[in-house]
Amino acid sequence: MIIAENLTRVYDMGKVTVHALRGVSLTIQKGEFVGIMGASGSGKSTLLHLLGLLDRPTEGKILLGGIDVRTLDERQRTRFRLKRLGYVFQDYALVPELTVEENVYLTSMIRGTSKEEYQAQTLQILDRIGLSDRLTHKHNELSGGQQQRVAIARAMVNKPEILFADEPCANLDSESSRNVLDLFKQINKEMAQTIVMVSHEDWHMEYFDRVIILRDGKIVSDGPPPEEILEKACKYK
Ligand SMILES: Nc1ncnc2c1ncn2[C@@H]1O[C@H](COP(=O)(O)OP(=O)(O)OP(=O)(O)O)[C@@H](O)[C@H]1O
Repeated sequence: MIIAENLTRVYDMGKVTVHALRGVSLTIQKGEFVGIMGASGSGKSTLLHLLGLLDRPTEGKILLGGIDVRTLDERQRTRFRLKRLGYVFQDYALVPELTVEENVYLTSMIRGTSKEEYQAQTLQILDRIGLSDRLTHKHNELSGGQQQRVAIARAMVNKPEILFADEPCANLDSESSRNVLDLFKQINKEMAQTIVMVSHEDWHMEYFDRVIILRDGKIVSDGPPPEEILEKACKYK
């Protein structure tokens, strides 16, 4: 599903050059729920943005669904993002003037789906995500956790091949975080949704199939969550 080879990302800041990624290679299979973790500044968001076609590497190669994304021009990249990828950000990024229902079907509308189809898809996904009783609410009438669930519904409405989430629980308390992570896990298991999520909270690891840890722009560990995290999770659940 995702193959990245020797990715580097250098930010040229005039007098200072920041090496945000220093040769990252990885493969992510369809249906995996992968956490990207590491200390602040280790390159997590930079890596997510490169894999999600929100930024371009300085060097290196990315294949998404078998396509070498270097061959895509800007228009094709935009279409690829819209049709095949989904995103959830820490600040929810809902359009404040729109209702829950409108926020979710906006993506299908932009994509050019017919009105009947996007309305049906919206209702289906909101029902699945447990928000069908909030259709006409605006963002300020929802809790942070509910807003993030709407953002997840919006990202899922086009059935993306890969769902990218950048610190989706950063603004949530631990109970709302758990609800949101449970939802990601449910989507991952029931719909075989490939999910790549950036997080810096150790306890989130219990949700991931695989944890990639970055340090100073390099992968220092890649594998299943550590046993002690899983044991603790069983104890407190
Ligand atoms: N647009 C940018 N311009 C210049 N430097 C940047 C830019 N974006 C990130 N960096 C730098 O690249 C490095 C990696 O940043 P990145 O945001 O990927 O880290 P992170 O692990 O996601 O951090 P955090 O957990 O704090 O969000 C940092 O040193 C950061 O200051």
